[in-house]
Amino acid sequence: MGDGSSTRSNSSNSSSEKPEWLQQYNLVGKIGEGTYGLVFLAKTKTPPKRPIAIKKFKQSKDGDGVSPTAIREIMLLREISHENVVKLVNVHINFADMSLYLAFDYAEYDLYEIIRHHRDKVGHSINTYTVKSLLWQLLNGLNYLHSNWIIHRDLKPSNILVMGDGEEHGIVKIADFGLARIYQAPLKPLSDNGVVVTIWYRAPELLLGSKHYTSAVDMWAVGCIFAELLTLKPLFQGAEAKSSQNPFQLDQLDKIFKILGHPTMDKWPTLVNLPHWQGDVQHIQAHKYDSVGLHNVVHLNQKSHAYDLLSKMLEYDPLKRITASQALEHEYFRMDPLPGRNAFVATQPMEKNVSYPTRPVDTNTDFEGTTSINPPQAVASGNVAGNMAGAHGMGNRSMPRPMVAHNMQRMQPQGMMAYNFPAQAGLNPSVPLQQQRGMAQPHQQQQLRRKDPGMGMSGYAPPNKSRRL
Ligand SMILES: Nc1ncnc2c1ncn2[C@@H]1O[C@H](COP(=O)(O)OP(=O)(O)OP(=O)(O)O)[C@@H](O)[C@H]1O
Repeated sequence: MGDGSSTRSNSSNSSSEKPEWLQQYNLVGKIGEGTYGLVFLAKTKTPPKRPIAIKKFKQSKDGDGVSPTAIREIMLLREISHENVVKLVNVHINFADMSLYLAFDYAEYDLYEIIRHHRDKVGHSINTYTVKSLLWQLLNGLNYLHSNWIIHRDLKPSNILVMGDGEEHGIVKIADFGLARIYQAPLKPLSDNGVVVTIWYRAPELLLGSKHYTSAVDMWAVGCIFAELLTLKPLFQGAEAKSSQNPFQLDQLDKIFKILGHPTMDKWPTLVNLPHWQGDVQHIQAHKYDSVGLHNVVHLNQKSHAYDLLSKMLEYDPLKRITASQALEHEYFRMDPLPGRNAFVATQPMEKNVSYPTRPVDTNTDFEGTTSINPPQAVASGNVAGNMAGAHGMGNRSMPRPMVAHNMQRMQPQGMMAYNFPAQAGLNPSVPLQQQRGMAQPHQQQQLRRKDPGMGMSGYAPPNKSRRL
């Protein structure tokens, strides 16, 4: 670990053998399952034994595996370096079965769990300082990605990680950036693992059939996440249509229009060019929606800075939607409480600090996802069962996420104290965040653009085959 180099397995390796590259880790267990594979917690064997999240991508059913283009792009992702973007520390491609392992710095929390904890356990909203700090850092990381011509395309609460105890406590890390393009997500899950791809954070232009991704799709998702941080409920909770290859997500659009009102040519002149706007006259064009009003749903005063920022993120016309860089300059972030580097530690005496539960670890699953690596162990605390019950109730993160409660264990907090993260160009806690921006290094942007023009936004449309919108 540490050299960040990718490794190639011997072609003689069978898919069931543990690749040599993985032998530098002690596997702790499975921490999650997404659309494209499993996520494991491991620790480096050599001191300082730091935690690593290893994401194993499943082989697709049609066997198209990892293409050379995907591999090239993953290599580029290794060059991404920003405090608010999770660090990809290693890549392993097992050429025997074209399975892919990506090793990332481990983050103890994510927004999905933080929101769920407040909703189900804490019983009160997330304090303003924490919401503002989480949002500011999310925008800061996104601004960096966008200035490096990377569009995330699958932003949602479970992809927004927050660091646990240690030097980076309370720092937001955007995860899964760039992977959406490689795997055509959120359009084409690679296997039937029972996990549903969420459409709740999907921008209206995509729902209406736009083939072009711009960074504005990420800003729509940030707006949805901001609203969810405020209310603890997903803002537009549509039911996904799955019947055909390219389903028209009418229910999701319906949920959006009911809150924001019917989009008009006035507000969004290029609307008429979108395929589903043209194609579905009956439901989309002709139906007239009376807007409930966003302010009523998120319980914000229409004159507040928070409302102003949120409504600019949820602007229908992608060309008018606020950018990450503009959002960082918004008045909302200049008003007390100012955002901070540690989103969990409130500076105001009135704001309560909340302890969030650490990630449950399924110690009964190995890298293959099936074999027992440890004898099943008793649940350490009642919290775990409670936590898992909540997980089942909610389904997979954004939707169903099955895990077996009796095999789940929690990392001990003292274990987490031992983490020794490498120094990064970080924020100075004593300097207001607004003065610490500009971490997107121009020379690095140039490098990325030079190396792969495909990273440019214009070339950032997903491949055309087998897309599901
Ligand atoms: N670097 C990391 N550190 C800690 N946990 C992580 C890390 N990366 C991902 N996770 C967690 O692993 C779980 C599964 O992640 P994954 O990205 O595979 O799925 P997802 O985002 O929930 O869904 P989808 O696959 O549809 O995007 C999530 O709980 C996520 O927060």
